[in-house]
Amino acid sequence: MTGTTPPILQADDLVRRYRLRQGLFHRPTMVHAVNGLSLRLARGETLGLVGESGCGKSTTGRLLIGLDRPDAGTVCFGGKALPAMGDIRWRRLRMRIQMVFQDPLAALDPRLTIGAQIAEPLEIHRLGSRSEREGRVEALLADVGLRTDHLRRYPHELSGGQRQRAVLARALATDPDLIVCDEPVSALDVSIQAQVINLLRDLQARRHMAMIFISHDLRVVRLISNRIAVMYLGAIVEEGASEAVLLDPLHPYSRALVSAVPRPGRRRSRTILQGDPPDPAARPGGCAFHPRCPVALPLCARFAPELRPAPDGRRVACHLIGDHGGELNKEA
Ligand SMILES: Nc1ncnc2c1ncn2[C@@H]1O[C@H](COP(=O)(O)OP(=O)(O)OP(=O)(O)O)[C@@H](O)[C@H]1O
Repeated sequence: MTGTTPPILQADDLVRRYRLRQGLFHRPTMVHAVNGLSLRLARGETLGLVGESGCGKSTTGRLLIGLDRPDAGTVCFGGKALPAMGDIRWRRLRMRIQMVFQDPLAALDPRLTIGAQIAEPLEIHRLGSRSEREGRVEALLADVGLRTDHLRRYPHELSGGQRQRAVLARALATDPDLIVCDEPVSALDVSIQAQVINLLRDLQARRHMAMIFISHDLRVVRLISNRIAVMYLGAIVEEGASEAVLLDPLHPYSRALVSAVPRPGRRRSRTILQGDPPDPAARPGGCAFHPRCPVALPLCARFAPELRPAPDGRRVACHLIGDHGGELNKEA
């Protein structure tokens, strides 16, 4: 991201907690789904959001587009605070921000044809005349690699990959500036995943959209992201250019995640994380990762590290990574 261009999306110190009641006779507990998260996204940039299940990726996605409200912190889109959902200004903004979810079948209406569903956002926002809308729907269909005869089909008549292409066409109908994709290919066959990722990358570049790409799969995120943010228990622990984060991760958690990805022809020792998987309802004090960290120091249990500048323009939240390139003990 260039320093001078204002970000299309900016989030500062986002916090989202949920009250969770686990039984009639239990006190409700607080789930800290997002805990002090800040990020910037430039126009035309793709940021991959990765981390284990439950670390707050989807909650972050919903906060960033206004589908959920933070308990604290702010989200600005195009330099202006994101209005509350239901507000007339939010409805207008929805033209410029779209979200694509994991399950295309759930996202599509089983009673409407694919053509009617792609045309829907154009009708809601009254874009173009009837014939212009028809032309636009056909162009969108071609953009996502579907045929004209798909227009008259119903969602159940399409394969999983074709349905996700139809969802994408609908999301692109209003020419959004930002698209948030939450595990968009996780439900698809591996062979289809690569096709849909290539399509997304191509569309994103041609339309110069900004994109947040949420996934637990680093191999998929790598194919599409300019930058990667690694989340642990509701916060970003490392963020930087994709290649830097994936080839030389600095945070001990990123190192463990990256080491778990099998790489053909490359021998790399795998870091096995100790301790229990993270529980957002029982967040440890100090650095949230310290109970599982192979290089934790006594201070890590007492003080939470801030996300600070690190080598290669990265930001890392670890006491062992210094401001001026101090590095983690690689022997660990
Ligand atoms: N509406 C909700 N009510 C209560 N708890 C919630 C709600 N939404 C999310 N959570 C909790 O917040 C935490 C973060 O959830 P979130 O879905 O954002 O994580 P995630 O990283 O996207 O996980 P996954 O990859 O499994 O989807 C989890 O513990 C989840 O159970």
